[in-house]
Amino acid sequence: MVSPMNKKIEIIDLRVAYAGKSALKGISFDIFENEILGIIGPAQSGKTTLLKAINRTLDFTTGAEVDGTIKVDGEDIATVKNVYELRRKIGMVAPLPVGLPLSIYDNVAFAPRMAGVRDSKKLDEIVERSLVQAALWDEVKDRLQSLGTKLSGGQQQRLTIARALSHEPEILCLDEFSIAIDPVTTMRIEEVLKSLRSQMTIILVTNLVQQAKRLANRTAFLFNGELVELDKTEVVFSESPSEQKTYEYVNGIFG
Ligand SMILES: Nc1ncnc2c1ncn2[C@@H]1O[C@H](COP(=O)(O)OP(=O)(O)OP(=O)(O)O)[C@@H](O)[C@H]1O
Repeated sequence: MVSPMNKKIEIIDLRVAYAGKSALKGISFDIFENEILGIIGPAQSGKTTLLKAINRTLDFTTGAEVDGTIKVDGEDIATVKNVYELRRKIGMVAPLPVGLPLSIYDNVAFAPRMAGVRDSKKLDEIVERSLVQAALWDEVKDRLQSLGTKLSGGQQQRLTIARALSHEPEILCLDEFSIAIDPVTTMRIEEVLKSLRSQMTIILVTNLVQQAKRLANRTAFLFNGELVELDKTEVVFSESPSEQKTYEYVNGIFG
């Protein structure tokens, strides 16, 4: 018997506007534990806004108004007692590497230290685990004290992923992670994501529709702030998805 999938995130009639201008127009769907959910859509369709709503970093955007409900593990994120704990549960990887001007080691140890981890053995373990998970350990293990910013672009992006993994997130959100890296590194990180799926829920925002096709269990197509279609990836990329617009977008007819 197939076991039912557990809902990790529930999004219910989510609306976001910036200074009165609508960016998400009432979208509803669930995200399940241990799936990779691909989110595709042309520029300005609301993909990044959705990620920012989920980890409540929209709180920092002046003029952003959020309506509707997002639940993580059944709890409404608008009323969680500890928003820092919510953000620790959710790792976020931005389009461009955002390393701190610190050593490789200190970049990865930054969040655990902020969370109060002081024991050096424990920190060593976290740094090694995170770098191994991000497929960077072998390349940097002999120079952990050198500056993170001296790494290549692809290595810096993997360092960003290691930082996101350092606080053992249950949800990993990636926003166009491969925008500034070469195809070989992109493939390498894609392998990393496949292996992480068994340990966490992954939300993959991507402009590369083929990347969603390669990695995602299900794919959501956002257009102009609306959820046009969400289905198993093989359906979204088939000859006959539910919506003609989906077919046109994934086949490059517009976008
Ligand atoms: N901080 C902001 N202030 C005002 N408007 C914003 C802000 N952030 C996003 N928007 C607007 O909200 C809409 C959705 O933007 P968003 O960045 O979520 O889309 P996206 O699908 O991630 O686009 P892209 O692929 O270009 O990153 C756009 O019209 C954008 O201009």
